[in-house]
Amino acid sequence: MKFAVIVFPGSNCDRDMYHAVKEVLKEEADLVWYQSANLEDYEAILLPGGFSYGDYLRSGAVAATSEIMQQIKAHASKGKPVLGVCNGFQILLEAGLLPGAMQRNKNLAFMCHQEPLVVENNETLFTSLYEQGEVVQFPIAHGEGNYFCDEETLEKLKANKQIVFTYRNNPNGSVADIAGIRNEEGNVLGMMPHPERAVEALLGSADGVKLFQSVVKNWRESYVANT
Ligand SMILES: NC(=O)CC[C@H](N)C(=O)O
Repeated sequence: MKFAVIVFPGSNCDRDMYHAVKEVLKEEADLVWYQSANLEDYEAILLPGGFSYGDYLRSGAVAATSEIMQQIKAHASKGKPVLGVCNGFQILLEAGLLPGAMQRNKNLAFMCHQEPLVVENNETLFTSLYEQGEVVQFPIAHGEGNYFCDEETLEKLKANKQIVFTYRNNPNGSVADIAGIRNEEGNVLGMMPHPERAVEALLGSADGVKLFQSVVKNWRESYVANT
């Protein structure tokens, strides 16, 4: 399976994402500079964390206007997997690929620590190897992780089971403790916690491996089914 890790000016978790896929999962991965990309040959697109364009205006707001987003939207419209982590999630929100928006953390401080999360939906291509309700430990590292959406959107997210991860001890004020959501079609996931930084016990948690393995499992099953 071939993953594209998109690199924007200011991305800083691209190498963690690359390491998780290439060195831990032993799958194909490329670091793809945002200006020089043809994404057609990739099965999955990963938008890493960081401070794209220095978080000017709002985190992810400028990167969301990049030309490459047209290719990412086309990739998503074909039902292919797109994972946005932290700044990547903010870019997906700003680009309209996921509903809602990010506000400053309620304590107005940058937070960087391990956080317990609850797997709210294990029926997605990103979470099929987790148990429903499983508690996992992923690190968070953000200043604008306070997810917001209006009441109508929240009801839709709940009804469609689009809430994939919640915080067990909400650190930033996110509505309904939301830590990660998927799109209605189920192939785009955005989350603030960093699964790519939880792929080796030495780093404090290996709970993130199953997320990437779930993506590969889904691809293998659908690829084999379609050949
Ligand atoms: N680790 C990250 O991706 C940080 C995202 C963004 N720069 C924020 O501080 O909220």
